[in-house]
Amino acid sequence: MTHPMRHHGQPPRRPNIGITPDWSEAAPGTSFARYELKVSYAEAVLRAGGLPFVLPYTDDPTCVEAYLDRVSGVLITGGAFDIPPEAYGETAREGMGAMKEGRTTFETALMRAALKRNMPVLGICGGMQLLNVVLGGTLYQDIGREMQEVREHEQKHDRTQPQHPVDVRDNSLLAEAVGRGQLMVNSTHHQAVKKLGNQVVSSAVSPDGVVEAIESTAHAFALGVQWHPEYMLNNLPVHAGIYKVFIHKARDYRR
Ligand SMILES: N[C@@H](CCC(=O)NCCCC(=O)O)C(=O)O
Repeated sequence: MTHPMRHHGQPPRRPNIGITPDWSEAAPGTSFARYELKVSYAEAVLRAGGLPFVLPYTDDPTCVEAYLDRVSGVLITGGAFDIPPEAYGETAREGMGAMKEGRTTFETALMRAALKRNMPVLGICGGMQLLNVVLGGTLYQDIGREMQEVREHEQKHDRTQPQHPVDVRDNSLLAEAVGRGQLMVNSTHHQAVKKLGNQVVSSAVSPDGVVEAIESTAHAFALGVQWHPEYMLNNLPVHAGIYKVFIHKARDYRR
């Protein structure tokens, strides 16, 4: 249920937010591939004051631009897949997972075009990893094999509950959104940021050294978080701040 905005007089304008869906191939015996979007993403945008629009994939650059002419922010969602390592100059090593190359191709084009417009971009989980790659960074293809003494980052318990703390960097966009200090987050990933992209800074790190949030210093709002704040809005409402700042920046983008 979308909570009505509490306001006096005219409610704040809801900026249009483009959201990338996941994609699933046709189930055996059927002919129909599917787009899928977890309700949590759309609900988080609505509760933060935005207007969510799902963006079907396209390989036509004019359609990507037409999408961006109609939104004021882009939410790149996560999913159970990995970015092709060739996108960051590597070849697949043991531990690399399944890929969804059509999705990554579309999300890469959309993100690049949005960043070129300095439009607000929020990347969630795999979307954060894509933001780092698009900005010239790399990934650990499997943190269990490639990082020392890394903890469990694919939690087995309910994803609406946290898994581990992160330390939020002072004077960061993330600190503006959720406050300074330590934050408990959920965790559903086996990859992580390795080399930060160009003009990208880490804005949160877990105790075992995994980069848990990044932001671009070259854009008005380009933030990525490795966790899923939208899953925890009811249990840990502090996470709503991430979507609220995103929507605020999107509202400012198209004044
Ligand atoms: N390549 C990434 C994918 C991380 C991610 O987006 N996980 C989400 C899991 C499914 C979901 O809840 O949407 C990795 O590091 O695993």
